[in-house]
Amino acid sequence: MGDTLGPIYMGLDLSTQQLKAVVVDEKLNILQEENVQFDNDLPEFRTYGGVIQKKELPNVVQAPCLMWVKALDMLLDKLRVCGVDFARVKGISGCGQQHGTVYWSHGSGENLRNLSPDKFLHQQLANSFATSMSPIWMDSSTHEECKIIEDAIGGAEQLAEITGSKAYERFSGPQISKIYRTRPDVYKNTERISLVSSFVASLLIGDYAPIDWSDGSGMNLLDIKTKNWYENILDICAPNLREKLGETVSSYKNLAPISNYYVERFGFNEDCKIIAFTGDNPASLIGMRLKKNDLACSLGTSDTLFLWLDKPKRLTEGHVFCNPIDNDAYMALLCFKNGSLTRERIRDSAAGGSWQLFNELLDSTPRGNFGNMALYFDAKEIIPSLIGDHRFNKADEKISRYSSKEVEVRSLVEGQFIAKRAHAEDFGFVIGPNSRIIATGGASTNKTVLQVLSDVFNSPVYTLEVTNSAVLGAAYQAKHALHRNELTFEQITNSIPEPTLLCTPYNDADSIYKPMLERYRKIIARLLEENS
Ligand SMILES: O=C(CO)[C@@H](O)[C@H](O)CF
Repeated sequence: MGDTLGPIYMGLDLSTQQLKAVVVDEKLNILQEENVQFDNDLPEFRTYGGVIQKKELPNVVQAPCLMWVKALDMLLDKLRVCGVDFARVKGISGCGQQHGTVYWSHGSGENLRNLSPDKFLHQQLANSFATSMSPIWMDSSTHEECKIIEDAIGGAEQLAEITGSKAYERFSGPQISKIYRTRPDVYKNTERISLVSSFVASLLIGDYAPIDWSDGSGMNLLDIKTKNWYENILDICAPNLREKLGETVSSYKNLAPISNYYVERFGFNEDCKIIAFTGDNPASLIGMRLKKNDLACSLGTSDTLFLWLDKPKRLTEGHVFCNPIDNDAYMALLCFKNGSLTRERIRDSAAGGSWQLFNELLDSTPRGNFGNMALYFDAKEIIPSLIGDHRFNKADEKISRYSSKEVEVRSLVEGQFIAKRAHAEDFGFVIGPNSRIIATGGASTNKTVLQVLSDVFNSPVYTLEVTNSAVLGAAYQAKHALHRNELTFEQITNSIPEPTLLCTPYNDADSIYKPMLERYRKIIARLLEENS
């Protein structure tokens, strides 16, 4: 697509497995995309799926924050090699995996403000972290901290009313509280705490960047109505926490010009503006330009469902976040930890690692899978809080294995989507004649899998031109933030193609899957009882 050589915008996404960049022109057409895959491109950090998890502590999941710094060094060099003219970049925004926290050590602010352009970032920031390992969203080791917070604030419902969620183990507040309680020296040596999103923004502005309202909603610390930290909860988690977090900003706040480090080292224009970074799921909402009757289904390392809310609502499970493009609106989100890595495990065990064979096996079994249904939780799932493989036959008797690979594959895919529909309906998503499911994320390129999604939800499934709506949303946010005074978000993004209809449900879908939804609810209740 012809480039008009006008201003360009950049989006960054620091996700679980990689750091991605996209460059778009004035009309938001994609000009370049690049990424750094942590496992393959930075093997010295010895991550698997971008994380470090030890067998003896399966609930503790972390990532080396210096790996993320080095990934930015590498990504900018890759973009320079593929010909991006950094001098044309008018604005950069970005996003990151939600809930993860970075602990900057004392003096790092000064270090950030004085970066030397003739050295790599990672060389200059190697000693800038009070702990080299950042807890991330896959961690589930803060059960005790969650209980302390909920008990102290008046219960799960009260916490959800204030912060948009009951206490969740992966959320930043419980994680910070765990650091304070179990590693007081680290907390004492911490000058600033960033989210993954504001951490990347800090690297780009050459100072500590504020946390935005949308990603900040995933911390159990922010009052989502006042958009301010909730002092009582800060005090419950750790002392002097407000000063370590800094103040919060709107998700489209123009933070500052890019640090001189990038002007000197990469040739960025000194007027290039850095816009607040946000969470990957809020950025996906931007990238998908979600409409009122849409349900977004992001099929990535985590699978998430999210939708636009005009006002907050109380949820027993799931989350309400501040909206990233409308300060008066909100978004609802459900997160399922066992997403692509679990699909890949069953692909490897049942289809020899081949997606083509996986799809053939899936296609060779009928909707409803002869009554078989299963749940596969490699890591402790968020909703429901269970771990392990749970296979059931048509009589709802638990069995250890299925007789055929075809049944195993379909039971994985149907089970993942039946769980999603059950919990989506529990949080108030109403499937109606105008419902659309907009699929994004790596698995949204697999039409065979999306057909099952369409059947289980009895709704049409649409996909976007590109699978990574988060990094695109970040690029859209960069332009939106700089032009919102003269143009609405819709006007700014109206040149982008509408989502494409990919799958529609079979006529018998609801008659097959509604009974399976009821079975799912009964099975979950039984499993939770057995595991309580
Ligand atoms: O925990 C999550 C959302 O609440 C995940 O979707 C992470 O953001 C994935 F990076």
